[in-house]
Amino acid sequence: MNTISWQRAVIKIGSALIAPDGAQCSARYLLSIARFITTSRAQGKQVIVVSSGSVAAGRSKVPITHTASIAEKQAMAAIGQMQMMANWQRFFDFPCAQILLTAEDLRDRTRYVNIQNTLRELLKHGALPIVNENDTVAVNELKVGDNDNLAAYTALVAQADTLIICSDIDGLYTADPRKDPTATLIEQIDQVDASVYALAGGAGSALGTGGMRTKIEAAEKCTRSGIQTLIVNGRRGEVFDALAEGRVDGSVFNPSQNVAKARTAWLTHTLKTRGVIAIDEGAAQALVARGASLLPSGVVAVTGTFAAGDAVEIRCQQQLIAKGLSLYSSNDLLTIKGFKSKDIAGTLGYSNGEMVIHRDDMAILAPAS
Ligand SMILES: Nc1ncnc2c1ncn2[C@@H]1O[C@H](COP(=O)(O)OP(=O)(O)O)[C@@H](O)[C@H]1O
Ligand SMILES: N[C@@H](CCC(=O)OP(=O)(O)O)C(=O)O
Repeated sequence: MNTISWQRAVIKIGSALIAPDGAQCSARYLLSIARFITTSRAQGKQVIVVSSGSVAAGRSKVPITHTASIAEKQAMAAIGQMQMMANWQRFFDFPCAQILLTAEDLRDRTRYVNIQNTLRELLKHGALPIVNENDTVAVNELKVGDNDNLAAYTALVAQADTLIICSDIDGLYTADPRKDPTATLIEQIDQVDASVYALAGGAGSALGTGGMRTKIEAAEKCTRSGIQTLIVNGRRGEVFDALAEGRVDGSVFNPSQNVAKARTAWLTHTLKTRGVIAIDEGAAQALVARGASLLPSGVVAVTGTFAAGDAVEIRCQQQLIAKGLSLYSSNDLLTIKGFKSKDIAGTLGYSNGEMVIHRDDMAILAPAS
């Protein structure tokens, strides 16, 4: 069995575990998962859930005999989402927090920043974020489309180090075991390439969306960014007892590099910067020597036009100090530069946080002196 360690995980739970009979929410499989979540939090780890099941849970409340139309599915989702959230909440004495997203929300920089800030705040306050696609507003073109990929995007926004996909099967097999009884479990995957995709078949039940293919897509997105990805069988309670001790009874997709390195490489090499934030010597010192976030009090000038969430250079007397993602637009930064953090909300009428650039969203490029 493979072993892992982790600090912040996104746990994705498929419809077949939430509403196993395709009728309503059930505690049958969630008890072990909920216990694992509670144990992990007690160990000081952070957990975000991506939960499917709104359509499956609402299905019986929109009784039809024909194939459901989009509007009928959306009605099922609207009813089922409430039941699914209530079902989760009864396992915990800390608050569950509902986050409904569409692909559009993840593409839009400002909304992306807001999602990230909300997740940070929820984790800070000990709540359990529970994410699902906003099925009632999203038509196909605006959808991520399946919760495996949604969970991968959530892991990226949340800067998780681990994605755990809980399915109705033990992991990735050499072929769909429902069709090929000779298929064997693959415990470790070091690289997601065409040969791995070739193993994947479609969904195993009428409840699932995407089957193994979307799980491999999720693993590819995550491992590229340093996030290890697991596929485990959410129907087997002992899987979670093992996981609580760091042992994986399932498949592990190993990351190509660690999270911090992948993020630094992405910030440094991939992102196109839209402007420059000039900072004073004190702020430069705080960033480079103390690993601090950039506060508005250290900002002396702003050039270029950028939106909240865009990448910018951070310079001190022309020297390039760092690259990072600004939490404020260039316009708003021009207003709050030099201000104390506590005055941001009063001045702008809103706040994206007390810092201009969060430490986690910054790659330092100047050598420490
Ligand atoms: N190579 C494979 N290894 C394991 N399962 C596979 C493979 N190819 C296809 N599958 C199917 O994928 C199913 C899991 O995906 P899905 O039905 O979408 O469930 P979920 O609701 O967990 O997302 C399995 O039950 C299995 O039938
Ligand atoms: N957003 C949908 C789930 C879509 C989905 O990907 O389902 P699944 O394959 O069971 O994880 C719902 O809540 O019904």
